Amino acid sequence: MRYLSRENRYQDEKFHLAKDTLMQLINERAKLRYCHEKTRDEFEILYDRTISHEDEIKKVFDRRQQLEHNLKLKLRKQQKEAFILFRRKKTMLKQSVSTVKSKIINTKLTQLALDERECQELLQANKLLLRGITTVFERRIKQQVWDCESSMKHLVRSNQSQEKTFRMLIMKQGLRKRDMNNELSQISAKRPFLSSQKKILESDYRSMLKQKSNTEENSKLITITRNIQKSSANEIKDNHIVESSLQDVKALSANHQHQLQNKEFKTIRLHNKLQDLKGNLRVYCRVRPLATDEQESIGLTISDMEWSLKERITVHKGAADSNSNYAGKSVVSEQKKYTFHFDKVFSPFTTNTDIFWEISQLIHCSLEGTNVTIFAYGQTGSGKSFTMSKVDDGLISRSMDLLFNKRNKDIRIFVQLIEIYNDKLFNLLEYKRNKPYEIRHNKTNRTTEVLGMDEILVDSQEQMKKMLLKAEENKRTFATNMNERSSRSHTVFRFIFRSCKSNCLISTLHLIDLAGSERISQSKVIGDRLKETQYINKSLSCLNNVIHSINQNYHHIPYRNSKLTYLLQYSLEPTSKTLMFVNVNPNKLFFNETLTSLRFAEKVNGTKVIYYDT
Ligand SMILES: Nc1ncnc2c1ncn2[C@@H]1O[C@H](COP(=O)(O)OP(=O)(O)OP(=O)(O)O)[C@@H](O)[C@H]1O
Repeated sequence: MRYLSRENRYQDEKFHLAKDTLMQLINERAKLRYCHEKTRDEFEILYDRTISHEDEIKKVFDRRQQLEHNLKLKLRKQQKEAFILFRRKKTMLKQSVSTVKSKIINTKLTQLALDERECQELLQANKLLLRGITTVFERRIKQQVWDCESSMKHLVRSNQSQEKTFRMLIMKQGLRKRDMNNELSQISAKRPFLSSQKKILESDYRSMLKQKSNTEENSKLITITRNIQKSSANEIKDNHIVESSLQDVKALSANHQHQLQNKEFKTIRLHNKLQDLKGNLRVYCRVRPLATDEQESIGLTISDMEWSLKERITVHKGAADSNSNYAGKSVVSEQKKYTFHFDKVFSPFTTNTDIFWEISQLIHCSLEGTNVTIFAYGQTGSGKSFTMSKVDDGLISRSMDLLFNKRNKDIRIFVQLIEIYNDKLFNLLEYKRNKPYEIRHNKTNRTTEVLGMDEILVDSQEQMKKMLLKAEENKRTFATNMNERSSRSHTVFRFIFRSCKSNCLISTLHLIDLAGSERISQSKVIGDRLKETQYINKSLSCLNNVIHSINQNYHHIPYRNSKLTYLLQYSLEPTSKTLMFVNVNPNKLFFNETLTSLRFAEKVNGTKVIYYDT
């Protein structure tokens, strides 16, 4: 029983436990159902909301489409309007362009008409100027011709008797030659006839030979032909005589030519004597023409000096007078005039050929054993390189041609092309420029040597031209305010003439293109260019001092102060000949520089060279 009651209790407990869990489960189920219902409500609300949103989206989409459509319509309308506007503006522009064009054409036409009138006036003025210049030139030429004639008269008189005999001889020879020519022409006219006859007779002779045995007459004919043959042989002999006499005439004319050449040499010697009388240091002045972009010229007057071998140049700052410029008339001006005297003054119309004609005798002298130096001095841009180094007709290239054409075959020509840059010597024929050279003088022989620099033997003009071009390439030039291609160094073309047999020195010819002097304030150079300019100005002032010291008969001449003067030391001696070109720029802007150059040049012109054993 006990066991049953225990079992019942146990079953009760179990029942109660199950009942509790069941209750819990029912509660949970109720909770879940509540949750389910709640979520279902929420879902329905959400669903309704989504549907309403979708409707809204649809509406918005429809509105957007509507808007897009409207915008497209608007755009098309605006495009149409813009196109119409564009077309209207285009036609308007076209109209305005054509009116502007016609306006421009009209103004240009009026400008052209004005220009034409100006040109005509200029032409007229130029014609007048030209006429004035030609008359003055004609007068000068006439004067020069008259001078030449009077100086030549003496020569002519002394040669007249000789000329007469020569003329007589030439006349006789001419007559003889004419007679002989006549004879020769007659004989040569007869010659074909005779030779044809000879041929005929020969053929006859051959045919007669066949008949010889038959007829006596044939033998007679043969003798006749023989006689004819003999006479033709005699005529041929005569021909030979005429030819030999013609050769005599030729020899005689060659002799006359030789005599003429001797006379030419005599004239050259006389010219040299005349030049010697003028002094061994001569100064020529050359005025370059005004460039097209340069506006105002200084006043210039060039004239001969009566009773003197010198010529005169007068300059003043006033504007150029179109009627009197270069023409030898005085320029009416309030401003001060400066007059300088030189051995020769070349006007802007002078060409390099005219100038070379004047100096060619000096080049001859150098070939005959005199040391000659020709240099160009002047302000930057005044035409020194144009005068000296112009490739086709500069004095250097012309001199080279003359040296090669006129040199004696016993003379060998050596060349050194030296550049003096910042007071140092360089070889223009060497590409590397890092090696400056030194100068050595031989006091006994009074010769100058550039130590270590090769003397190059030249034996053709082509070789020389190539060297010149190379030097031109290696030369230091830069564009400055004053000159597009300004030389920044002095260039010395040194020709050394030696004898072929003994190799001993005959003479030296220096052709020098000096660098131009310039005012630093005007050229406004800086840096390296400034340094170069300072060196250039210093060496030119050294040259100035040397000339001044010679002029004043000072015992000490400061040759050593610059490489340029040291190199030229023996070129300023009495046994040498020196020619200086002072180049002048007629631009009014550089009037003061022009005056300085002319003053220096006149000082040189007055220099009497006295020999000192330094
Ligand atoms: N006689 C002349 N006829 C025509 N043009 C000339 C004459 N002389 C010089 N010129 C011109 O003037 C300019 C300057 O000349 P050039 O270079 O010879 O001067 P420069 O004195 O050697 O100057 P720098 O000392 O600066 O080297 C060049 O354009 C040259 O062609």
